[in-house]
Amino acid sequence: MRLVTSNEIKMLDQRAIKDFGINSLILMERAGISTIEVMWNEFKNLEKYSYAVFCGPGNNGGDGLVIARELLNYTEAVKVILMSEKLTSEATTNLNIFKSLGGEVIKLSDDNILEVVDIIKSSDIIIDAIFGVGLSKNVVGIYAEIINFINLYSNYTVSVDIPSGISADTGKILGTAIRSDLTVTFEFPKIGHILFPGREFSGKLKVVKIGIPKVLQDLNPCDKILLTKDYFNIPKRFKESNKGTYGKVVIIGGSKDYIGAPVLSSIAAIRSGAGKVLLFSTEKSATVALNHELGIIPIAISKDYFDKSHINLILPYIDEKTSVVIGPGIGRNPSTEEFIVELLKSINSPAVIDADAIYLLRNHKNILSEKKNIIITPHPGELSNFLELDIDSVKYNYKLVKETAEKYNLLLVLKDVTTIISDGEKIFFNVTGNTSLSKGGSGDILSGLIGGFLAQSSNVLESSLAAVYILGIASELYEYEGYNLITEILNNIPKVIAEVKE
Ligand SMILES: NC(=O)C1=CN([C@@H]2O[C@H](COP(=O)(O)OP(=O)(O)OC[C@H]3O[C@@H](n4cnc5c(N)ncnc54)[C@H](O)[C@@H]3O)[C@@H](O)[C@H]2O)[C@@H](O)CC1
Ligand SMILES: Nc1ncnc2c1ncn2[C@@H]1O[C@H](COP(=O)(O)OP(=O)(O)O)[C@@H](O)[C@H]1O
Ligand SMILES: [K+]
Repeated sequence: MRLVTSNEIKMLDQRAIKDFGINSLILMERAGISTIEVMWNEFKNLEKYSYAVFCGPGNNGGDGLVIARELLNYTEAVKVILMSEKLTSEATTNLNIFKSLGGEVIKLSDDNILEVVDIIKSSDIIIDAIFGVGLSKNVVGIYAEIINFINLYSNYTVSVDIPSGISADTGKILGTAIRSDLTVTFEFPKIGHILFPGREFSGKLKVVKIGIPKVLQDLNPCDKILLTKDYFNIPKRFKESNKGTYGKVVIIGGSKDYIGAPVLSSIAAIRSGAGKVLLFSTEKSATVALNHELGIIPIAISKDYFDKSHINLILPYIDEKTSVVIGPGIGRNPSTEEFIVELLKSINSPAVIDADAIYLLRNHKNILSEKKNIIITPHPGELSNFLELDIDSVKYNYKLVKETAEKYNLLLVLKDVTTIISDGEKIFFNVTGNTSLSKGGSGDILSGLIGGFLAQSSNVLESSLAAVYILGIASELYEYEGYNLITEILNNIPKVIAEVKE
């Protein structure tokens, strides 16, 4: 599903109005009525509850007034709290209708704020129509006070379009923001619903159509996408086939201190359906690998770290079709930097660069740029180090992910709770997964899974999308969130693949 920024949705709204004469009152009507429909589906008997509808100065407030008017058809227990003297003309029209129906309007001021707090406490449902995608600066003053009181005392909060105070473009809190139970957004989810903290503040998210013509949507270039299984294919299985049909993965990792990481990657590669998995690692890792899965072919180095002398050992096993995963547990020994640089220069195969291999390549970005089919899979700390930027300017920075992918000719996977993936053209946002992945080893599984799909398809984008999405669902299948062994997530992968293939 497409994701939009505030400018993109405003442009679509404006063109619907200007190019097709769809009056903005019509859009507002649909926004309000669709919100009521979602509420009806959630709560059923809307007549049973009392409501306080907080309306801000823009068209988000106008949506709130449509909602308030429609609620009068269920109950008289509806109060509108007007937060601004100034309203848009569409909001004024709807305010007048509400008033003419006998609706109760309270104008918020410094003098009646305590009365309004009592209304918040005594209402069953608060409708947050304070700010939508038009929020342009930090929320301060009486707006901030009311938002904080709603967060303190509301029994249940429904946000119209986006929780007020959340930036639609970044998901960040502008001063303060509403913590919603339910958010009803129009036409497309906004970036702010998908990135934290906005993702959490939105509560349950529902997307409804309000009639933006499809021709307009198609005209608009769409580069931001919420990842679903529609965006990738799992490599096929053929009746008449053998291990050669499903490709070869070469995993290079492990060092004195990290034994398990490359083993997890290797097992994940086998779980992805790959035909053959070779593991180049230390002797300890090789032994551990065989203790866990006899199908892995380990080739051990006799040292604690990789160095240049190992290149000739590995090269004969790699051709242009081999999928190479470099980095899980490889460590930061200076000799390893030279090894990775030389190895990359000598091969033409698709490669996944993970963990400390990303660190060691930070001064060799030109090598990555010159190669085709390179995937790097940093978490925010690793990307911050790679780009020499502080972590706050890297985290959830989807523009930076796209720019970096384009600049260095990479497929970049920025791992986080919302993972961001870009090939330099499109930006995918993944929201599968939970805290069962917040433990050592999940990143290693991811790189092995990507490598495994890559061996079967050589499509860097689809392999990465599939792996990120599937690993997330595999964590969600675990019954006791967070108390899993990391190997239990590995064991869930086949079930998820089967479900995704359906
Ligand atoms: N015709 C349209 O464009 C449609 C708009 N719709 C609704 O309208 C919303 C967008 O409406 P608007 O563009 O009017 O914007 P908003 O209603 O989101 O808010 C903008 C208003 O808030 C003020 N403002 C912004 N930041 C502020 C701050 N920190 N403190 C105090 N005041 C602040 C602005 O000056 C402006 O008056 C959408 O989110 C959606 O809910 C829907 O009705 C669908 C159609
Ligand atoms: N709370 C969470 N929700 C969703 N995904 C998560 C969560 N915590 C971690 N992950 C995922 O787990 C993986 C962790 O990778 P990484 O930090 O490299 O782990 P490791 O150090 O174990 O290799 C990433 O794919 C990340 O997106
Ligand atoms: K809102």
